[in-house]
Amino acid sequence: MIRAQQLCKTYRLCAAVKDLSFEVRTGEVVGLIGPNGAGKSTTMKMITGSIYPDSGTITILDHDFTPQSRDLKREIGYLPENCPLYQDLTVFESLNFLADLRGLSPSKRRERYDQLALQLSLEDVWYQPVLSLSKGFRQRLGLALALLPDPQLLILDEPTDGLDPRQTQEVVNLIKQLSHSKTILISTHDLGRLANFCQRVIMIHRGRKVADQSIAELTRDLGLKSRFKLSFENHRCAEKAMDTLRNQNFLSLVSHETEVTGLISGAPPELIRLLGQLSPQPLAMEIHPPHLDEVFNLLTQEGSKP
Ligand SMILES: Nc1ncnc2c1ncn2[C@@H]1O[C@H](COP(=O)(O)OP(=O)(O)OP(=O)(O)O)[C@@H](O)[C@H]1O
Repeated sequence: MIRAQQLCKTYRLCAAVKDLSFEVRTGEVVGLIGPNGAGKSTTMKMITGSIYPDSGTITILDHDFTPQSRDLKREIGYLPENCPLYQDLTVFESLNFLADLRGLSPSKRRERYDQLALQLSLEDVWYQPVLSLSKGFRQRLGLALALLPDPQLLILDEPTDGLDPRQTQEVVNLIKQLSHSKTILISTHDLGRLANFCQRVIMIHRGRKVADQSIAELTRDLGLKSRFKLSFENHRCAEKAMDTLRNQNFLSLVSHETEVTGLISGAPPELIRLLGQLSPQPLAMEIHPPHLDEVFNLLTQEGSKP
């Protein structure tokens, strides 16, 4: 769906993206993460044709993506960082302006306006000027503009940046909903909420790729630990589970009354498989996977793998 090969981009003396290759397959939701200045926005601008790479190639929907690829651009919905909007236009006028630019027919725009107003809950602010909208609604409008031509691909640059926790959750829910029908590449600093729901994360640091895996694979490869707590019917069952678990790769095993707590390398699916072998089975189990912050810190510290 998107294939970037050996992309390089230098601004004057600043090499923002260096030899970056990655793929986003049809139907995937992929997170692009990295510290400030890592090159995320530059990468997204190249993928959307806002700027062009100095070298390297981009393939979108199996076609070479070049400055002439007008039809391909229609398949890319782009929400840029700090989405620029015309402050004096209303929500309706903003969408209409873009519909004019995109050459959408009157019947197509009516259909899309109805769908977008509903999907993004924009009905109540439809005739309000942008300058009167909250940050959350501006972000919704930005998403509506990206979605207007009903593209196959969505490129979202820090879609929750600057939003309060409630607005953030609303935008995350919207993106989850969109992920059923779109292929999505999201750049984010929101490691807990947004990156964690991506099927895969591509981590870049100083313009280079340092990881491209699912969170589960990353945590396993880095040897990070998941914490778990099991609750049993009685103390005897908890002790029996302790005897079984001692023979496995669990660490820091502790039993207290009806509970057993411990640590294991790797991610929840592996842990659930191992715990599924317990007899008697626990009444309840809590699993806390390693936090993505730990992965991020490990991969972006000095001397980490290139
Ligand atoms: N137009 C520009 N002119 C010069 N340098 C630029 C320009 N745009 C970006 N840069 C530099 O390129 C590097 C990568 O920037 P980019 O915005 O792509 O990073 P980012 O990962 O998106 O950062 P952030 O998380 O802070 O948004 C940074 O060092 C930045 O200062």
